[in-house]
Amino acid sequence: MNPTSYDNVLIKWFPEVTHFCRGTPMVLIGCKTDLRKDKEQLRKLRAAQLEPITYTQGLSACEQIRAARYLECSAKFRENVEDVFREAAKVALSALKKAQRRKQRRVCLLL
Ligand SMILES: Nc1nc2c(ncn2[C@@H]2O[C@H](COP(=O)(O)OP(=O)(O)OP(=O)(O)O)[C@@H](O)[C@H]2O)c(=O)[nH]1
Repeated sequence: MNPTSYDNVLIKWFPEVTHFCRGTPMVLIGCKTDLRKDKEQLRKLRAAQLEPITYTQGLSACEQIRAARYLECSAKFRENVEDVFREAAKVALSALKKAQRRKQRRVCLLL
């Protein structure tokens, strides 16, 4: 929910992940959703003329980096954490199956 962490997705993490993990599907997670309602956090952000990152902004970053999913969670309140892992596993398994199918097709072509 933090604007600096959000900016880092595009500036820092996306280039790093695409460089070192080329072709690996990505899942973007908006963490600490509880902070959207945290008075102290809101006060600090507003003092810097900032606001917590919205779901729409998260989705927009997801589209920009072509991530497979955008999900949000709060580890502090255990909200959606299981969904995050479940969806990440689904995305990984689906990519694996796709790669295996491609490999099988290649074998057939060589024959
Ligand atoms: N309020 C809140 N705090 C959390 C949550 N999950 C982790 N934290 C706290 O966040 C801190 C860890 O932050 P970091 O992982 O270092 O960094 P970050 O906030 O993810 O920031 P970036 O590295 O810029 O992405 C610890 O103090 C955790 O206790 C959460 O769901 N809600």
